[in-house]
Amino acid sequence: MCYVLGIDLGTSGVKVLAVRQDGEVVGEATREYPLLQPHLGYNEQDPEDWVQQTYLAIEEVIEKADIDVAHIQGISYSGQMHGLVLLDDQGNVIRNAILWNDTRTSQECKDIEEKLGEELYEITKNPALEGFTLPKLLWVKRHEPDHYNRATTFLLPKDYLRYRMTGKLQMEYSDAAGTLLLDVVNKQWSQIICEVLGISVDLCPELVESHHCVGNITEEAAKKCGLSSSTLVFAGGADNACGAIGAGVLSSGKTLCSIGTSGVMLSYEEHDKCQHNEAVHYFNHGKQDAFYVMGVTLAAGYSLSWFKDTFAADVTYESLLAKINQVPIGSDGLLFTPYIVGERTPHADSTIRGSFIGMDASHTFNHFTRAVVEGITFSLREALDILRESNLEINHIYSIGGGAKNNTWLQIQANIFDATVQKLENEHGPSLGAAILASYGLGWFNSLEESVNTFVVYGETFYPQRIKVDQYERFYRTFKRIYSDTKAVNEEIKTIRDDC
Ligand SMILES: Nc1ncnc2c1ncn2[C@@H]1O[C@H](COP(=O)(O)OP(=O)(O)O)[C@@H](O)[C@H]1O
Ligand SMILES: O=C(CO)[C@@H](O)[C@H](O)COP(=O)(O)O
Repeated sequence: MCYVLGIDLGTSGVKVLAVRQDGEVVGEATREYPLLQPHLGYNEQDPEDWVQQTYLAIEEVIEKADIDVAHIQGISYSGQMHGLVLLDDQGNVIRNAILWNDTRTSQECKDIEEKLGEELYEITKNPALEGFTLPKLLWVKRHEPDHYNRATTFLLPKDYLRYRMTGKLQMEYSDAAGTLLLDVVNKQWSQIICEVLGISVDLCPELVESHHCVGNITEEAAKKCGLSSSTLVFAGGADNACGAIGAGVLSSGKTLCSIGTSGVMLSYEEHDKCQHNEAVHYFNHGKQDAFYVMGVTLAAGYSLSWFKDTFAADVTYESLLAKINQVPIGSDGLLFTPYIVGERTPHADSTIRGSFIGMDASHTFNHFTRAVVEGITFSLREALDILRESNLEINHIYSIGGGAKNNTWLQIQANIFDATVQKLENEHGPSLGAAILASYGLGWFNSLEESVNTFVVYGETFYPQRIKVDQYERFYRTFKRIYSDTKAVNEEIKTIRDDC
């Protein structure tokens, strides 16, 4: 039997999945790496950590699954989007990667909007947001000119990992779409954006399709991770594109909810008409010439991991969430907004911060835990509402990511989204999408859809419960007011914090 590996370079860690040609998952391994937060609003990672932890995870999978490496025919990648990796002319990393959840670039976003006006949206189909790559590039140009002047190429996180394993400098469309430098519909780097903002187009790497074979693993990388240099390498996709592939979201109307570090509500789009609300993103899919619309909650799983690490570091997620069923819907009036690192959808705002509102002397630790879970889900419902407003009838949602591991939370999703929520038999997230891309690229299947039919097994479905849906609807209406009601207060707090 032959195998493929799917590698997901997430924010909290890397996951490597080994899948047999008949779709059986034969092994998986995860390795974590730190998030570096040197200043308020800064989020960075050391690309060397990604590479070393991936090598260790690959070794572990090979050992655990007891696979003959000669039978691993292909590998592919999925990765956290938007992160800026700058390389010099020797291919060395110039500075730590600046990640998708870093919000230092508000000024650069204003500059981009001012200089490009409506043209920005016409070309990229997206507004300038702090998380995207172009503002990061401009921030380095302004604040670290020595670093900028040494740069000859920029890459995104998983493209850097692939470069280290193949020696090839490339980027694929689904991730390039999140740079704000891509002409999304025409699938080419935008000369106009580069010219207007004074960026050399030579910094932008060659573009390829997600299922494109970029070559083999180098002898050096093969030695380090234990793979064979005859294994073929396929480009891969952005984590959300791969999450969608791994859940079979490959046709119109299919919708995905992913709760990883960030949270995403995403719907497939066949065409390139792009008539959506500007509050959601519009990106190229990992399926050739397809697209998706997506809203993002910046701190979804991250709100829960922050809460756990801060107040209950020694319990597991399972035991933390086991008790939320003891608390009624709406956490007895305790509401949480997950804006702990700012927000993207529907409020693109790097200054807003989270809140617990409605605290009462009767509330216990379990009320706070449930409020966090409900607040994250309410925030994703706001993105869902925008997708529904653009005439998408959404009544079935595939749920993936760390947040889909818990059945109580999946039922809460069904009630807050007022839709059936489908989990996958085994929650592998975007790494399964990456494995599917490799299997299709290798020619094992004639289409991504054929590969999905063999690789993806759906699990339990959670149905909306009418009375609870109605109760949640009332809390949700109040939740939606908290952003505007706390905006000015948070601006004041930021000013005071900056002055202190
Ligand atoms: N057993 C669990 N039940 C519910 N949520 C979980 C569980 N395990 C992890 N999570 C949540 O999932 C998040 C991590 O999801 P993951 O998809 O692995 O993230 P990423 O791809 O961003 O690294 C954590 O921040 C946590 O909030
Ligand atoms: O910024 C976005 C999408 O625009 C995030 O979704 C990142 O792609 C990070 O993903 P996770 O680590 O949360 O999976």
